[in-house]
Amino acid sequence: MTAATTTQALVSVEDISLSFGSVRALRDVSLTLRPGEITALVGDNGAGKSTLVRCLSGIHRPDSGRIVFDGEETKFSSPEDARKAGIETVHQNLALVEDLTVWQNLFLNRELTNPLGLLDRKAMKREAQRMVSTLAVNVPNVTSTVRRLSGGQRQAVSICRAAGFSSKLVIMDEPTAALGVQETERVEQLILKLREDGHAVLLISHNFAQVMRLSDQVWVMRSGRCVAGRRTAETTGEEIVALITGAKQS
Ligand SMILES: Nc1ncnc2c1ncn2[C@@H]1O[C@H](COP(=O)(O)OP(=O)(O)OP(=O)(O)O)[C@@H](O)[C@H]1O
Repeated sequence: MTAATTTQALVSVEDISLSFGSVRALRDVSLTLRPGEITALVGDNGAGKSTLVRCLSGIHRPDSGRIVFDGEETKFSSPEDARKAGIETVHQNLALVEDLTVWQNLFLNRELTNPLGLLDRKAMKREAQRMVSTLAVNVPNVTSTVRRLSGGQRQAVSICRAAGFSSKLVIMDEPTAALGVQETERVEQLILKLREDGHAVLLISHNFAQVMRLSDQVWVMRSGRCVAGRRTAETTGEEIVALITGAKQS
């Protein structure tokens, strides 16, 4: 089981296991993620993908094994800890506040204050504009409320939020599942931009064409195990499907 290159890993998951009562959601899972690469995580429903992501993002602690992030073993006890270390997650159910503006959402829970301790709205708006321009995000104005944005624009804001604030790993759980063709294309461009900017991206997707189009490596999960890893250029959609179902052993 390999998906090797010479670039040093940003994340090494080493033999982690996690059970919920009698359900063994993760069994001795090991994999690596590299900076400047898009890694796809694939597997059938219930294979353990979300549980693994929740371990990376500080929601769950594995029962055994360890996760090394940026050279240090993680001891996250909350998503806030993971975020501080540089791990951001873009959730499937777009975690934005509808009634707030784009800039308020970008700075939610990390508001900038001036030397007097007051909210520095000007600085936040300016910085939000910079973040949006850097990623070439297609939103009309950072002062628009999120309620007025399309699904694709909302996802773009979520990605922008995750890419900012010096994050090193951006985890995306089905980022285009709810989007139309054109919006999907735009969001895929953003994901490629994250790679270009040196982020490690972990992409959970049931869309094999998307996985083959975007990823540099693919890890396959089945029944709580990570059963195979492949460089995307050296595999096919058919092989990945066979590994997912178990028709092919790694
Ligand atoms: N909090 C929990 N409590 C109990 N069981 C859980 C919990 N979270 C996940 N599980 C179980 O762990 C297993 C792995 O689930 P997980 O959600 O990680 O799979 P998945 O690969 O993300 O699936 P999907 O593609 O459907 O999202 C499943 O059997 C699931 O029912």
